Amino acid sequence: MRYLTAGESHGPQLTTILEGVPAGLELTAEQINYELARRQKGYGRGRRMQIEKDQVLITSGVRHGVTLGAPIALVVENNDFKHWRKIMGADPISPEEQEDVKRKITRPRPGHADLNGAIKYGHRDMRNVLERSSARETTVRVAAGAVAKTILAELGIKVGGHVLEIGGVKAQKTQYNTMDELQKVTEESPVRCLDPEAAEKMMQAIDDAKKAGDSIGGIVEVIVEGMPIGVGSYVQYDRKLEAKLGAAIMSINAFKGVEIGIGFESAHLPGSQVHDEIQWDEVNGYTRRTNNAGGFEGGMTTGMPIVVRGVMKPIPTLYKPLESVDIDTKEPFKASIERSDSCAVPAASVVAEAVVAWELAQAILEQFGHDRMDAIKENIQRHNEYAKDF
Ligand SMILES: Cc1cc2nc3c(=O)[nH]c(=O)nc-3n(C[C@H](O)[C@H](O)[C@H](O)COP(=O)(O)O)c2cc1C
Ligand SMILES: C=C(O[C@@H]1CC(C(=O)O)=C[C@@H](OP(=O)(O)O)[C@H]1O)C(=O)O
Repeated sequence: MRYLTAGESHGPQLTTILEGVPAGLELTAEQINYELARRQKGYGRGRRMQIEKDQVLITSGVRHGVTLGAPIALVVENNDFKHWRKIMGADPISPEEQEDVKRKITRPRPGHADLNGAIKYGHRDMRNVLERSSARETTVRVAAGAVAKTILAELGIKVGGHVLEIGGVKAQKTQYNTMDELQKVTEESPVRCLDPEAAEKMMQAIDDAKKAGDSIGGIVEVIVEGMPIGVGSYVQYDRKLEAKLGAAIMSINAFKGVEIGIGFESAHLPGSQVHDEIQWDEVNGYTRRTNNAGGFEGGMTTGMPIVVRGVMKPIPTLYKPLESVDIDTKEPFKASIERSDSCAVPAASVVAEAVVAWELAQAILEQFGHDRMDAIKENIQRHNEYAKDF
C-alpha cells in the first residue's frame, strides 16, 4: 500500500491517491470526514480553521460504500481558495493589480522551509515554497490515515492518541482503562489531553504565548492495541517497523523528535529495569509484565500496545518578529505576518495517529496479504492462534 499527496495550501484542493487498499473494505466519506474534523479542532489554531470545513470527496476506488481494490482518489477542497484566486494564478489580474497581487515573498521565516526551499528550487518568490511546505497538506494525510484506521479496525486493531505536554505544561494523568475511554476523554478536551487540570493550564499557556506574539510546541503520544506478534522484521534495516514509525512521525511538519516506549528514559536505567519480562498463559499466549519497549523488539511487534511519542517544535510563524534577511536586498528585517496558529499540538496528535495507522496497515498487508479483506482477516486469525500456542 502506498500513497502520494498533491496540492497547495491556498490552491483549489488537496488530493491523495491510495494504491493497494484491499477490496471488500466498507468505506464511507463520513468515516474520513470524522477524522478530518478531529484534525481541525484543537485550541490554539489561527483564523484559517474558521474558514475551512474539510470534507472529502471519494472520486474513485469505492462503489456502494465498499472498496474495489482499485486506486482510491480522495479530494478535499480549500474553502480559502476563493480569497486567493488571483495570487494563485487562477484568475486574470488587471494592470492596476499587478504590483499588489504579484508582490513576491522575499523574507524567509526562521524555522520554516522558506529559505532552503527557495535556494533548492530557485524560487525568488518564496510563496512557491510555503504553499507546499504548509501543514495544510496534513489534511489528506489524515484522510489516508482514516482509510488505514478503517482497515485496522476491521482487523480488531485500535489506534488512539493524546497530548502529553504543551509549552512545558505536563499532563499528570496519562492513564486510561480502555481505548474507548481514551477516545471519549480526548474528544471532549480542547487540547486532546487526558488530564483536565493540565488541559486548563495548557490552554492558559497557549493564550499567554498568543498574547506575547509567540508560539509553543509540545509532545503527543499514539497508542495502538491489538497488533499481532511479529509484524515487521529484524532481517534487514529497511524492514524494521519501528524505524518506519519513527520516519512517519518525523515526516509531520514541525516534528523534531520521536520516542518509542520509555525511549530516552532508558538511557538512565539499568537493563533489569528496562526489559519487559516474558510470560505465557493459555488465554493470552505470550505477554509482557511491563511494556517499556513500547510494543517493539528487534523491529517487530511484541503484541503489547505500541506506544510512540513525538515532539513538536513551536510554530515558526511568529507575530513577535525574529530576525531574518530579505533575499532581494540582503538587508536584515524583522518579519511581520498576517495570521498563523500559535499552537497546533492537539491537531498534530491527530496527524500522528494517521501516519502511524498508515505504516501499521501497510506492514499488516505486506505480511498477511493485500487483495481481499476477508482473506487478510483469516490469515491474521490463523497467525494469532499459531503465535499463542507457539
Ligand atoms: C497541524 C499543523 C499546523 C501548523 N500550522 C502552522 C502555522 O500556522 N504556521 C507556521 O508557520 N507553521 C505551522 N506548522 C509548522 C510548519 O508547517 C513547519 O514548521 C514547516 O513546514 C517547516 O518544517 P519543519 O518544522 O518540519 O522543519 C504547522 C504544523 C502542523 C503539523
Ligand atoms: C491550513 C492549515 O494549516 C496551516 C499550516 C501552516 C503552515 O505553515 O504549516 C500555516 C497556516 O496557513 P495559513 O497561512 O493559510 O493560515 C495554517 O493555517 C491546516 O492545518 O489545514
